[in-house]
Amino acid sequence: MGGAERPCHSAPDAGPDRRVTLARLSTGDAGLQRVLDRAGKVVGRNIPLLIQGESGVGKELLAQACHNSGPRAGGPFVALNCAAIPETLIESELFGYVGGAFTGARREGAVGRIQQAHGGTLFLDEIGDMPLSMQARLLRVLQERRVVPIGAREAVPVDIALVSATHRVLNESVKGGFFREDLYYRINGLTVYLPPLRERTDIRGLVEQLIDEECIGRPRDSVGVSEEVMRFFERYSWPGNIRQLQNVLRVALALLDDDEQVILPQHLPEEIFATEPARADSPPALAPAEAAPPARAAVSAGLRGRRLQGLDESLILRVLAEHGGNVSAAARALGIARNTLYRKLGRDF
Ligand SMILES: Nc1ncnc2c1ncn2[C@@H]1O[C@H](COP(=O)(O)OP(=O)(O)OP(=O)(O)O)[C@@H](O)[C@H]1O
Repeated sequence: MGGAERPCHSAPDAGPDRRVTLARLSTGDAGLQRVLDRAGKVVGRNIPLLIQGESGVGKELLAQACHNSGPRAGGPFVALNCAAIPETLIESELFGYVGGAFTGARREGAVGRIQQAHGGTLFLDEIGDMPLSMQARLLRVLQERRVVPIGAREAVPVDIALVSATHRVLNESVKGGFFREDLYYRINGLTVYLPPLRERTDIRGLVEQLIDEECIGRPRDSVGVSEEVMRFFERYSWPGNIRQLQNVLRVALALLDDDEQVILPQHLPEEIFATEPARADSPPALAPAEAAPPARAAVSAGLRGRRLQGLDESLILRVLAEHGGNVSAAARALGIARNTLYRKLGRDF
């Protein structure tokens, strides 16, 4: 933001500990609330959590919130993005190594992420991208609760809670031979699906929260967004989800003049105005969980018979997750043939 005196939206003072918790993630969307409630019930119970959802919906933040909301909050939260590190490094990153274990290894060795997470939570992001050879070793660690660093003779006991995330339909990866079935069952004690931003009904609360966060440490007064901007936000499809909204708000706040306190359309990037009228045609947001199981609610809201191209990836992923990855059940809920869904999965996922 511009000057140090830039006023910011008044935030509920969370005190010095601004760590994200399940309660703090709640901004009024029924679908999200259902996810938070379900996740909250398994925290601290040694049940592995698998988080599905598009990129930027807040999967890592949810993993952190689970950690901070449970009995391990005082322990470490260690994240590893399985898609971001080269296959050759995953092994040493995860398991660590003893000094001189391989050419180029550090003399003093290195503690792997699994051991670093001892007493806390290990978050494996994009677990669907983990190489098969690593999957076998990870499975052994999860079964035996012990890790053997590369080059070590002794196994080291580890006590970790496991949270994983992926944008892939993992049981399809299992069928395709890319993901081990036994590991799949190990990691998905409970699967939750984080809705994409375009399906959320709480964008106002989220905008407020994001502005508050951007303004931490700055003098606060009242920065908000105009009604017009809010309408654009509500219509836009947000392909980059919350990460994109966060960036848009960050830039808009930076563009405000010192005496401006309202984000206006002129502070937004062009793409926000390119609202496809398609939004009204796109699959409807799922009904609140308490009304009916979301998949069925979606079908009754008019999905049955819709052309497959009209079904977006997020809805398919959600319905699949809600049916435990069972393609037949998901196809029934979506009102399409099982083979059609298989074809769609094969082509797009
Ligand atoms: N409820 C929220 N309130 C404030 N910020 C949020 C919220 N949810 C997500 N964010 C922010 O949005 C960004 C994306 O979140 P996060 O990294 O958790 O998403 P992700 O689904 O794990 O993304 P990817 O799949 O690309 O790894 C982060 O900067 C995060 O801080």
